[in-house]
Amino acid sequence: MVVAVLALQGAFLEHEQMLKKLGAEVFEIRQKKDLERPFDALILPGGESTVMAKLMREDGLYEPLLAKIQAGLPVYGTCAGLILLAREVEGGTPAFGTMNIRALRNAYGRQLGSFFTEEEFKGIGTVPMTFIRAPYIEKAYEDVEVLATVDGKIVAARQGNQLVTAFHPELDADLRVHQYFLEMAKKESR
Ligand SMILES: NC(=O)CC[C@H](N)C(=O)O
Repeated sequence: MVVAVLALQGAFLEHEQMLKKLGAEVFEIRQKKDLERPFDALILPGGESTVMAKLMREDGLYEPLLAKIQAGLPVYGTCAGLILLAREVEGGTPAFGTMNIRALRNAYGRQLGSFFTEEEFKGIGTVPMTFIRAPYIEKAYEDVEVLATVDGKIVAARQGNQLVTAFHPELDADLRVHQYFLEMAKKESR
């Protein structure tokens, strides 16, 4: 399994380390020519969604990545990555817009910008959840399966081959969410 990690900005290294621990082959997408290498799955990391969207457009990555996601490439977006995939973004502009969710940016306000909790993740069990100026999913529309909620807010969801979490499993030691993604990608890849 070859996993590409968008490495323009943000917490991409931590994802790479997790994926390698799980035995995946990993490489970084920084410029257009990196897309020449074939890959089975894509990670959109946490960071600043507005900056990532701008850099993707400037570097000619936006269109080809959108086409791949639309064609069914398994993709996992954490935090800013969730915002990049959302069809509607409150407090921001949709980027790929491929997932039928409404994301609320910086949803927890300034006071509670960052926090840690543990909650149930469907099919996995209780997982650690680190939130950093995180969004949550205000609305899940058609074909979206809710995988986790914290205090009634949706923080993880899946639609076909697209997985999103508002929290950062790459910042905790627990590998199970990444494992979940790799298994999902395995099933989706032909
Ligand atoms: N840790 C994160 O990825 C924060 C997301 C950031 N607040 C955004 O709007 O893009």
